[in-house]
Amino acid sequence: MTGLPSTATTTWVLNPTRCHLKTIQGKGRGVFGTIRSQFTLTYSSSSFSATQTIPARTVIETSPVLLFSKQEYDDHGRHTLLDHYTFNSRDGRMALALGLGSLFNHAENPNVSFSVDIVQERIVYTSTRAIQPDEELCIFYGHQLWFDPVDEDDLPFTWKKLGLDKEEEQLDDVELVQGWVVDIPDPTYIATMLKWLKQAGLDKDALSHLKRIRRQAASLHPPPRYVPRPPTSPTGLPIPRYPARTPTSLALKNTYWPTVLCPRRKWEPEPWTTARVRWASAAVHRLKRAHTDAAIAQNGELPVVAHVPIPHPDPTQLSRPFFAYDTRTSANHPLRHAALDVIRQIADDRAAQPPPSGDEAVKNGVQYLLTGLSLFITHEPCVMCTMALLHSRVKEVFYLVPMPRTGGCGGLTCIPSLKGVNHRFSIGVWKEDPGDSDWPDPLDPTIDV
Ligand SMILES: C[S@@+](CC[C@H](N)C(=O)[O-])C[C@H]1O[C@@H](n2cnc3c(N)ncnc32)[C@H](O)[C@@H]1O
Repeated sequence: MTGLPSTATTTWVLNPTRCHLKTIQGKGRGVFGTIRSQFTLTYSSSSFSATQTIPARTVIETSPVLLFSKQEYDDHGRHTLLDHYTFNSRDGRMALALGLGSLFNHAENPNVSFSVDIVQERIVYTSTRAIQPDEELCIFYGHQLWFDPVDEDDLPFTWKKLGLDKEEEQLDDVELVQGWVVDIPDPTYIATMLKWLKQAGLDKDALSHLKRIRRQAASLHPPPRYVPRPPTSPTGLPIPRYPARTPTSLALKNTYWPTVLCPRRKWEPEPWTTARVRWASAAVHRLKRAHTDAAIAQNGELPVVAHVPIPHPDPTQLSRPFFAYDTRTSANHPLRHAALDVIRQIADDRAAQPPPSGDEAVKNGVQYLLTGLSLFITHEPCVMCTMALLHSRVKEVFYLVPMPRTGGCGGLTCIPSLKGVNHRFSIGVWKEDPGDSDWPDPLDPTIDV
């Protein structure tokens, strides 16, 4: 295997206006309007110019299109993901935009208009007003949307940024781990080698962002006659720890080992629909009611309540909703925190169900306690509970009252954003309505909740 090339230059320009792509919570990828001057990336440095405003009536993008006949589209395309990406043309054909054209999201008040030019087989996108740097560029899809958009600003909670947004766009930022590689001089050994890796359990998820094979440049002087040679012994090699989030980062990572481009992180929140917002709001309503009951009963307990509702949109993952209260006083046990109590209840319930069967179940992690579930809790869980939630593979945690001095979900620290943790979950902080009389009281800030 070869080492790093000493010099190399790659230029990445998405389109002449130098728009770029970003992942937006709730929408997937979207196009953003930063105009950058063309930047040159070398393995040792990269340079960017200041961002600029895009003036009104600027042609932002011209995307070539693939045209599908109506018949072709009705019979095939309509039944696939393409249905979310195609434009109607006046003659009844469907146009699939290549380039950035398929990635503009929808807005009621768009800052970009488009026109489908069937003769030239292209779509031209033009700014309708001046667009500020880093503003999202959106078009209007029409009045009959097939999705149910909820703007991030309209969500009843705020996502905590996990602080993992470093895009590794400089060589020094690329995180590496030690991998093992073998040279396979004779390609007929490749299939056997891959099979063996699987059988030996070495084809791990942690490596799923890396291609298994890196081809060597062909030798200028092939051996005069074919001599089959077995693979060499493994040697250590630094390889990227994470997938590439941007094309720039991909170019850098590929110099270590062929890596995949994966703009969306697995643990990032999925798009939210109004139905899901209703489901979460109902869970918070139940949580607040349970908290009011707990506060009235008191009995010397901390009025902290945790609630795991039947999940949305897949209700089959849990037999019933769960509630747990802080019981450290009555149980005379310092670890009886509400979050730990609810984890234990669900563990008991899941243990009583028939065990998952087959490799698939194990692979998907269904044996973990809170896999696929969402926790709603009145106060931000402490570091210990957050760690337990992480080990339980919880999907997301929403809390009402932050605990800045003891919380593990962004207060004192943010456990799911630490390097090296083997699971991450999303964290939402519920927005307080000033007139809300059911809102839980703050607690002594030094208490571990
Ligand atoms: C043409 S694609 C746009 C690019 C897409 N975001 C992606 O990552 O591939 C259309 C899809 O984007 C999402 N989308 C577009 N506009 C949205 C909005 N305002 N709110 C939520 N989702 C949106 C919907 O899932 C829709 O099916």
